[in-house]
Amino acid sequence: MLKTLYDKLWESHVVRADADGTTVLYIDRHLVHEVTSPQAFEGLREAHRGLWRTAANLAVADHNVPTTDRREGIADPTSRLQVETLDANAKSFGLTYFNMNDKRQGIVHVIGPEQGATLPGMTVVCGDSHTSTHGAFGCLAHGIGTSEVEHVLATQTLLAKKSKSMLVQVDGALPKGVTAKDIVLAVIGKIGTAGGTGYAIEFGGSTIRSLSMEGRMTVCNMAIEAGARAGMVAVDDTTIDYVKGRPFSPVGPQWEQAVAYWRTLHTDPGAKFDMVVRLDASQIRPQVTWGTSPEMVTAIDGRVPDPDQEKDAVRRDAMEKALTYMALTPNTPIENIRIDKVFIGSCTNSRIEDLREAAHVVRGRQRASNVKLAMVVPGSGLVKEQAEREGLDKIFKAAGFEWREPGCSMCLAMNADRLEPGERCASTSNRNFEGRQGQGGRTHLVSPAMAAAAGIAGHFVDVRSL
Ligand SMILES: CC(C)[C@H](C(=O)O)[C@@H](O)C(=O)O
Ligand code: SF4
Repeated sequence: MLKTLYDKLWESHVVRADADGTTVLYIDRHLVHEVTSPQAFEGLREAHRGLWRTAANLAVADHNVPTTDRREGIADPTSRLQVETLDANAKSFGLTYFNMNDKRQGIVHVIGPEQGATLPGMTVVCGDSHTSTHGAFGCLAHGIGTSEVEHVLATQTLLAKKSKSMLVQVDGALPKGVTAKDIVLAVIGKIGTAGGTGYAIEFGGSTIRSLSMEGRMTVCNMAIEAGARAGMVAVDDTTIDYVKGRPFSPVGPQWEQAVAYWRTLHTDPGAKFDMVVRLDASQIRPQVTWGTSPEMVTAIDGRVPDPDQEKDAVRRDAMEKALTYMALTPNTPIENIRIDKVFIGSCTNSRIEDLREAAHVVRGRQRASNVKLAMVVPGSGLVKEQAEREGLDKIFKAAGFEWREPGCSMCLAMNADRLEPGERCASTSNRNFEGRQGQGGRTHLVSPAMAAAAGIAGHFVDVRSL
């Protein structure tokens, strides 16, 4: 029988399946962060249970860590408690842990792949919705809740039901200045934030094949914003080249064996999906969200939509509400929207390629005077180090951009980095709902190049014209 990549990943991890489809799935890798793990460890302690397979876990503090000088520790008591609790749990349960001052620390979805802890063919889970990122490696990867975190810690398995399968096929050459972020925003603009509900999405087609691993991770990262639980990309040479030589990657004869298996991790030609969506890459332009959901998106040469033109009453109400919150007037050209802050970072866009793209735009230019703060937050200590080796930090600083320590930062404002009420931000993150980057803050999701360009111009600008 012809199989999709999703079928192959699923079937190879079934421990037991009941008639109603409820399945016990084996989990190969469990990533842990400070926000969703405390009650899980507490539950284990109360039940006097240990970890089923300690080496399958990798923990890191990312959401609550400061992005400024860490020598003083964490000032905010809530954040400090969260991180100290993970410090203590990692120690008492014996997990591999990158603490706040470890050079390998960073956003969980950046460090997993970077360390080779995420490998093709794995099931990867984490108490975090953006675990879909890891599907870029030909993995079955998705977020789980805190009670499931406890279940995985204790049993190395998860109760799950198989989703339907969707192929998002993107073909053609990407125009200059158009990136993986624009692809995924365009996909969400097309199918909506509920378009992927109930599906596991495989991204395929010549455009996806030509993306780097960084680009593929950006696309899979936002599969969850399209409503899908998981996103994935088939394994090819790009995947294998990326994982080779990473600290957790296999070596010697095991590497050869692994590669031979990984090469089978693609959808068989002719296998059927429950749904197929096609996009022509040559038609995608740099994207900017204008509303409070990632599907409220248009191209840089577009305008803020007019709710009066919307026939569907529910959609019209949502648009009106979003435009009020965003303080935007219908029909305003996107290029006329002025911004107060720039955030380049998050598990969507904080990898080396993202920083290179942003640095390329700001090189030799200056932050606009109306932009109060433009911050660059590398996804990990190792990304930061690499960027510094390439002199990217100097380019950013010379342009008036701040160069910070790694973490989630202003993606969700659990640390000190946030928008003040009414501030408007060009952000490379993945969520733009009300208050996401700080109470009353207004978020526009864009690619790293577009965020950098907005920081220079003071308003959104077509990066293709620079
Ligand atoms: C804190 C965590 C549970 C959350 C998630 O699951 O996605 C966060 O990472 C986010 O992006 O909102
Ligand atoms: S960077 Fe943002 S989206 Fe990613 S895990 Fe952190 S808070 Fe969630």
